[in-house]
Amino acid sequence: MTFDRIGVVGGGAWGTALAQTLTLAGRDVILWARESDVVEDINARHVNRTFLPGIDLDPRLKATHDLADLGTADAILLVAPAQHTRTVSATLQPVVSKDVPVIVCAKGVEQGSGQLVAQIVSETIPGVRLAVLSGPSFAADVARGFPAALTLACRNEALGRALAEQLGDRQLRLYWSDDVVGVELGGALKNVLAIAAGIVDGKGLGASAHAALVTRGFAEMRRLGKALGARPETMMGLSGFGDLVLTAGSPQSRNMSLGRALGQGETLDAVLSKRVAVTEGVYTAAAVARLAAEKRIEMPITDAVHAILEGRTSVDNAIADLMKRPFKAED
Ligand SMILES: NC(=O)c1ccc[n+]([C@@H]2O[C@H](COP(=O)([O-])OP(=O)(O)OC[C@H]3O[C@@H](n4cnc5c(N)ncnc54)[C@H](O)[C@@H]3O)[C@@H](O)[C@H]2O)c1
Ligand SMILES: O=P(O)(O)OC[C@H](O)CO
Repeated sequence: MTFDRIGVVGGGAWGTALAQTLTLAGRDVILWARESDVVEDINARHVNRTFLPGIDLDPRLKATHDLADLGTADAILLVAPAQHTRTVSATLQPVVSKDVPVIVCAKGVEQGSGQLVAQIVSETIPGVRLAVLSGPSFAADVARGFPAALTLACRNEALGRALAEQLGDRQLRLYWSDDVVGVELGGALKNVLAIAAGIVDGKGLGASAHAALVTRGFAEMRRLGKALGARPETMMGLSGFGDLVLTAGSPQSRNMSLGRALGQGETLDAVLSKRVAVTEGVYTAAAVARLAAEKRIEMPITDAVHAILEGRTSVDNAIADLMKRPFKAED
């Protein structure tokens, strides 16, 4: 198994950063972008001013508007946002030959179905060889060549190991795992909790409240993970705890910064109207709150974020409601 030619589906910040890293590592990379101006920007000017401004891209990186151009790839990275994965993946299906692995890089839960992205892809591309790449990684950091460590999960351990060894390099250290659900779930859930952490920050509630929020948020991640079959050590690893620490701890996160703005009194519509970037936690919150209710898993912070985003409660009331819950044994 060799993965020399890589197709990347999605010309947002993360797709572009991964494409850049793989190009610099010597891979032959072709990136599909939905927006023709992004394709032109990458091919003619070697930048992606829309989604990854301020970063020079390697001139060897080529972009296309035609998914069929990815037909000769040895592996495909799927980096469309979670709510658009079903459509993009269905369009990709005729292009993916049966041995070519598809590596899911998005982090989210689909609102309509409550499914994680890998589940959507296995439905839309039957028989696909699936892997998931997730962990603490801001696109701009990775595109600049700063060190990062992620987890690549695949049920076929030999394939997962081969992908990790060949797609990783000295800037991007990849660990492998066979816990696909666990790796995906951590990346999806932490986005919702990062919104909560941002709210705490925006309200100026202090570092103690922030630490309490992140710790109890992590308890929610572990609880839902257990119910869905994720391994506890996966939730403790890069794609779970690691990504929660990064995303809830830095306003560089779109989710954290959205929460911060809400905490400072901005409305959701006002925040979203100012950005082109996707804020996955906004959409995942509803899906996770519903899933938790169905499975009777207690996720009060996630529920509070969902209620705030839907306008069913105010930030102040949500905080008061969380704090007046009955005392209980720590779990
Ligand atoms: N940016 C990061 O630092 C980062 C890091 C790790 C993972 N991710 C994940 O990668 C995924 C993609 O995020 P991103 O940061 O690359 O995106 P982005 O916010 O930079 O850009 C938005 C993306 O959404 C796409 N898009 C918008 N409307 C669409 C539609 N109708 N159909 C299909 N695609 C549409 C755009 O083409 C663009 O690729 C998300 O799930 C995100 O959580 C992002
Ligand atoms: O900017 P965010 O909040 O979408 O987070 C980006 C990555 O998922 C961090 O690992």
